[in-house]
Amino acid sequence: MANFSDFNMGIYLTGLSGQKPPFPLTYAGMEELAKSKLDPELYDYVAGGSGDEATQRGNVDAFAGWGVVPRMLSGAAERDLSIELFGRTYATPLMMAPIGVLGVMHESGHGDLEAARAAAATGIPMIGSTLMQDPMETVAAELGSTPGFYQLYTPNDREVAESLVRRAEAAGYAGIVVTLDTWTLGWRPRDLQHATFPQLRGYCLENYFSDPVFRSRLAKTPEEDRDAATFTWALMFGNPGLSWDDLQWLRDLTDLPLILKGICHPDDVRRARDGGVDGIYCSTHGGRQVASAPALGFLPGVVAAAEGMPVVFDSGVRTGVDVVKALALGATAVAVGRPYGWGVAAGGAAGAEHVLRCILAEADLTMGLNGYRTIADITPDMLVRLP
Ligand SMILES: Cc1cc2nc3c(=O)[nH]c(=O)nc-3n(C[C@H](O)[C@H](O)[C@H](O)COP(=O)(O)O)c2cc1C
Ligand SMILES: O=C(O)C(=O)c1ccccc1
Repeated sequence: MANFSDFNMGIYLTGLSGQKPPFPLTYAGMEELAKSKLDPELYDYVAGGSGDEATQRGNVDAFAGWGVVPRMLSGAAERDLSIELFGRTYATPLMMAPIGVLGVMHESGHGDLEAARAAAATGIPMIGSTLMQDPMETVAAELGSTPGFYQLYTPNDREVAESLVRRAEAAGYAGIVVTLDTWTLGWRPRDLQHATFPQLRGYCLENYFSDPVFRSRLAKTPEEDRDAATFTWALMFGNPGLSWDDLQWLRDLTDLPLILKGICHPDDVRRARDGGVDGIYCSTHGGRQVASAPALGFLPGVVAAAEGMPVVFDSGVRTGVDVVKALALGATAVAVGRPYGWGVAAGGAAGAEHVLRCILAEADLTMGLNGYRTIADITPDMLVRLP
């Protein structure tokens, strides 16, 4: 089996004939390229976070608090990065976190399709947001043989929620990720300063506009009156009343694996487990919702309470080394958000694929050079706490 770090050898080899890599190699470089292509308000929407953005910075900085302890002569020249998740084998532990504005981040207006093509090309599963600029069925058709997940924002109209889940099942998604931390919008100074919010202008609402139950709630179709349809969406999106009492209803919605996103407290993990969910998704939403604390700090407690149930982690993952550290702290799979989002903005499917391959190559090399051959070898004692 080829190591994922063959990617960097490929760059040196094509460099012999004068060819440079098509995209920047660093997170900062990709963000800068994406910024040069995006409308400034959209750039700020993606780049920004809630409050003073301390949670967002903390998510990233937390990784610097850990170091990887190298082991020598351990036979890690060939690595196996594969994981088991919800009964399937994935070649790597990397995932693409849901981004509800991907559609308009690419110049084509079909950024969700671009991301899905990157998933198809890499085998890295994409968690498609409820907020898509193309209907989930069209996105699923671009995923190739890579399983996709559908992220549900639970509308306060239960029949619409049920319809979205039925469609995700019919479209072949491999699991439902219910995001709990965004029942209303966080305090986002950048967006407030611009007085813009993409979805309130009707962007990325195609999963609703194409939904028969949502459409049945409208006096005029979205094609006839987009503003009225957007207004109906705005009234339906938030679900402040959703509580643990609704978990049984959520569980009964589907036989697919059910994963709860935004869980950080061990007691919430236990409630979720008692309610029959299949996975926990530990995340601080990339620092876009509450002013909280670095997500990485919550991960060990979440993993302990999960008692072997899979834990997906995101928030602040920027490099392959970060992926390895999150795995060492107990994550089963690790997702990136903004990194591949910038890839979509900078270069569509090719840009996202580039970002994902860079992260994978670095994760693979980190494992190899530090002497860890498989994901099972990545345990907490491979890390050292730094002052
Ligand atoms: C622009 C943007 C839009 C997002 N939209 C969604 C969404 O629709 N649903 C969701 O569950 N999370 C959403 N998230 C949060 C991500 O899924 C993920 O938790 C976060 O981006 C991880 O942090 P990172 O960007 O530091 O990698 C969004 C994040 C960004 C940056
Ligand atoms: O911007 C986000 O992070 C997000 O998840 C969201 C939430 C509500 C509406 C649109 C996007």
